[in-house]
Amino acid sequence: MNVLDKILELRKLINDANYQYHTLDKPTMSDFKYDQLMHELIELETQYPEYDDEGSPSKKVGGVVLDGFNKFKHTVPMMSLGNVFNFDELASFVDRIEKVTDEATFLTELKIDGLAVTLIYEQGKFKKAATRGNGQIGEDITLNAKTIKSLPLELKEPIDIEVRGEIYMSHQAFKKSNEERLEKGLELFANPRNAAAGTIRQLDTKVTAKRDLSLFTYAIVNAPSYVSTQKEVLELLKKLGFPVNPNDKQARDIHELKQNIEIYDDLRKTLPYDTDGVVIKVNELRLYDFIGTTAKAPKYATAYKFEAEKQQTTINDIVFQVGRTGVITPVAELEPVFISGSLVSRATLHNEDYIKSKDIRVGDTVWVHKAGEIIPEVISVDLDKRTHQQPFEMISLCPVCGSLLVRKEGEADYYCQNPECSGKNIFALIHFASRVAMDIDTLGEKVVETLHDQTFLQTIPDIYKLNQYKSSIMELPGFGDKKVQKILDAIEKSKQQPLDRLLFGLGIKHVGAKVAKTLLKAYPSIDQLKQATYEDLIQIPDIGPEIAQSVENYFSQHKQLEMLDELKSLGLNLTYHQDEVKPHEFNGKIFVITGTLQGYSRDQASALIEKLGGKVTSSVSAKTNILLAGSDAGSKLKKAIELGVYVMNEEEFKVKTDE
Ligand SMILES: NC(=O)c1ccc[n+]([C@@H]2O[C@H](COP(=O)([O-])OP(=O)(O)OC[C@H]3O[C@@H](n4cnc5c(N)ncnc54)[C@H](O)[C@@H]3O)[C@@H](O)[C@H]2O)c1
Ligand SMILES: [Zn+2]
Repeated sequence: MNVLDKILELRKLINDANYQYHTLDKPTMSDFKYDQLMHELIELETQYPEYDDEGSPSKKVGGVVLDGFNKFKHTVPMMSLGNVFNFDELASFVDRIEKVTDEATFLTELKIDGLAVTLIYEQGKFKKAATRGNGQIGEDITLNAKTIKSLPLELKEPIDIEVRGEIYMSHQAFKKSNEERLEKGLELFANPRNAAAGTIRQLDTKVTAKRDLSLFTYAIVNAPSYVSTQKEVLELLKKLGFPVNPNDKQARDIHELKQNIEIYDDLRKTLPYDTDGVVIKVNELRLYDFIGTTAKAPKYATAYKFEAEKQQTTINDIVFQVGRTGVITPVAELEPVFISGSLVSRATLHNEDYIKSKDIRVGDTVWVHKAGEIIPEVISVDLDKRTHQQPFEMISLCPVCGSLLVRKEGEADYYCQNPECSGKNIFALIHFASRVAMDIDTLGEKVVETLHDQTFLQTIPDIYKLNQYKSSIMELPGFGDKKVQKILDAIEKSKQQPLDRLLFGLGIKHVGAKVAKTLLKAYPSIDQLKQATYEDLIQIPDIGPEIAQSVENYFSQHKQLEMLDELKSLGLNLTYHQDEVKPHEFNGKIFVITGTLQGYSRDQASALIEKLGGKVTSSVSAKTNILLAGSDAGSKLKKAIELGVYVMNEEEFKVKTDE
């Protein structure tokens, strides 16, 4: 590729990433990767000035203005910051300043990972807030900003002032909003920064208010003349009643800067909010005009970006997961290691090309980090520690269903194309965990989906191995400590469910809740049932040829027998205790029926309920136990919900009356 093509390609990659990050609040690459691309671009543009271009993303602030918000023209442009990634680059920054002046000292502040805001006050009263946008024009977010509790609506002094700061979301608020999104089936925010950006640019102010954003301020536009340093800027902000991060430090030279950065790198791991670096600013404001700015960023300040924490460990095994689209993802099983505060025991290897390009092998010692600070990823192999590990070989058959894998033209991924493959199919897992089967109520559809997508959950036995990945799961957005513990407790409890529920949960064709019981009355353990032949089964009253055939088929498959053995060794109950026949759960319950049922007339449904010992009444009251609701249910449903009466749908009714 020639240089111009390379430059054009980098510009396109960066522009696309900007759009995903700034406009959609949904980044598609890590910040680290983005910064690398940007550095590469700037390097090439400096080396080949003939290809330099005013429109290059290296010359512009990355944001845009969303429709739905009023545009706000900044009085003084809101700029970006240059960045450095190591002490050498930091030393060059300091050198450049010392070339123009020998009077500069520095102030360091934590770089809060949120989004920039400008705040305008008149006579000490809050008037307007706006985002940075493209630096010249931002979005007017005044109403949403008012919902931020730490934003002062009235200052301690009645002055006219414009200040700048960062709106961010604390870890706690982030977990809470993602938990809510998970429950509502909404896509999760990737990280607190994107959650903050998505929240402040919400058209519905009520939603913004609920999500609990926070603020730190760090600059005054055209500071009054009696303020002469950045340190004094922060002090004035505090005095006026603005929230200011307390961790600023002074530094006289590169040595003190390094010391400060090392302190921050430890400190940041203990903070209840995300930081992505340290901002280093010349402390003396009078030097700013003199040192100057570029088109995009001031030259008197820069950001030292923290490296994502990485650790060494070994790869015990490489396993393969089937995604919902059939995509095959290789995953490294790791010797557990602590990274950024949690124990990591598996990490994605993406695909065959990724593994081969880094020559990753089972048994290797590798470096692991958390991409985007969330998802563990193997970054490189420590070749000095390699002994005689065998080169990696991609599998050719689906690890779940055994069908031939296909690599599509021009793609790095392999796919299982078997439409019946249970690896793709999370319905089997959802059914197994559902109320009518094993009743693991905290393992609902959305949770199963997320755990499957994150490769923790593939087969039924995986449910009972989730506790091994507890700390990794707790790191997932939306999975707080308490929530994960609840899920694991419910899973543990389900091991004691009666065997008929488990048999029904396996999803064997034609084996509903009632058939499961009938089968187990004749063969009261899995060990006995799996020995039964077609001829044996067909002898059981109520078991027809279709059921008998399906059951025999199921238990003749090696894979299923292995799975059942695994469930046994994981401690599940595989014996049926028939004497525990309890009265039907409808016994003594007061029902109301509403809406249109598909499979029953009202009379049929009432008769069934009464046969099982329940009673049917006509209006919903506090005494009602269960509302059986068909489609188009109206006021009775509303009342039942208000009174907290249990609402049963037709599907559950069918299963329960089938028992
Ligand atoms: N992952 C992606 O796809 C992707 C895409 C675009 C941008 N990005 C990220 O955004 C960065 C570029 O965005 P940028 O131009 O806003 O630069 P930046 O976020 O690196 O730095 C500038 C910003 O820092 C913030 N800041 C926080 N604390 C501060 C403090 N104490 N003092 C001063 N400023 C402070 C301000 O909001 C300021 O606008 C990239 O380096 C990358 O990390 C990522
Ligand atoms: Zn398959």
